[in-house]
Amino acid sequence: MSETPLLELRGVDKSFGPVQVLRDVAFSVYPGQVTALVGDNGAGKSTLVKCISGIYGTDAGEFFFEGRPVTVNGPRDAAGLGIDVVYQDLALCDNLDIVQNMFLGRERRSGLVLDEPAMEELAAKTLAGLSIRTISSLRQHVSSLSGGQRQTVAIAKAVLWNSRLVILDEPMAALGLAQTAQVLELVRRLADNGLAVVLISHNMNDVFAVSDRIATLYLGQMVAQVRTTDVTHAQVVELITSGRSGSLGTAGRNANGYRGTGTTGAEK
Ligand SMILES: Nc1ncnc2c1ncn2[C@@H]1O[C@H](COP(=O)(O)OP(=O)(O)OP(=O)(O)O)[C@@H](O)[C@H]1O
Repeated sequence: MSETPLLELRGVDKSFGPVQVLRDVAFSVYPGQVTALVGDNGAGKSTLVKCISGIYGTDAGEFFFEGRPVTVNGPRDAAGLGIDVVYQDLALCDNLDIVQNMFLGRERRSGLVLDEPAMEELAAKTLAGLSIRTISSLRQHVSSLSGGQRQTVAIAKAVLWNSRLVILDEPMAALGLAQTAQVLELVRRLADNGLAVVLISHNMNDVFAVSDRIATLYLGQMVAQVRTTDVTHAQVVELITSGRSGSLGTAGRNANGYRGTGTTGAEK
């Protein structure tokens, strides 16, 4: 496992008018690892993701990409770094097929016409590279896909465009058991292929099934960043609901920068 974060945030503050939503937040994500971002409703997860993806500017804080300071002043900067967010509502076009969706806005051309064979081949390669076997025809309209298949297409699209950090906002919400298992497997494979993955989820079973690290936001503060193997369900639930866990070892707590000092948690 890599020890240098792909992306590291330090001291991030974000307010909306008088309401401070993020306070001195430190957050690190690593290539080849799934980092679960957890927290109660309103803890600040979506706001943090929007700061990372350049949708919101931050009031304070530093960003480092592969250890180098970077500025993210808008979605274009984030995309340039290879940061991609797959939102719950997916932004897929129902009336287009899978290939058209995967290449939307970035179509390949051969002269004046679209290079359909090349796009189809690349889309097929991407799906095969992720061992995706749940999609039978790449020319299927997205409207005919199940929820899990739609997630799969949205995630494969991020991979096709060489994303290095993929942030998944509740990808398993509204999925049945079998589809959840498939999407979880895909999330794991993304990391195994070397990508840094951030997974927002309220489901502790999913978090523990797939993540390498867990980062917990509580009322806008990053209260812990720990290795998944170092904590129990109960401890994470306690962190989510009260911002602390009495039973979490002092080493973990100190290392996890309760004050958001930029230390990145129990990273040994
Ligand atoms: N544009 C905005 N203007 C004002 N307040 C906002 C805005 N966006 C979010 N907030 C507030 O910031 C806090 C954090 O919201 P955020 O959506 O980031 O939480 P979350 O952890 O993603 O929650 P959930 O799990 O419910 O999606 C909430 O109190 C919310 O009301």
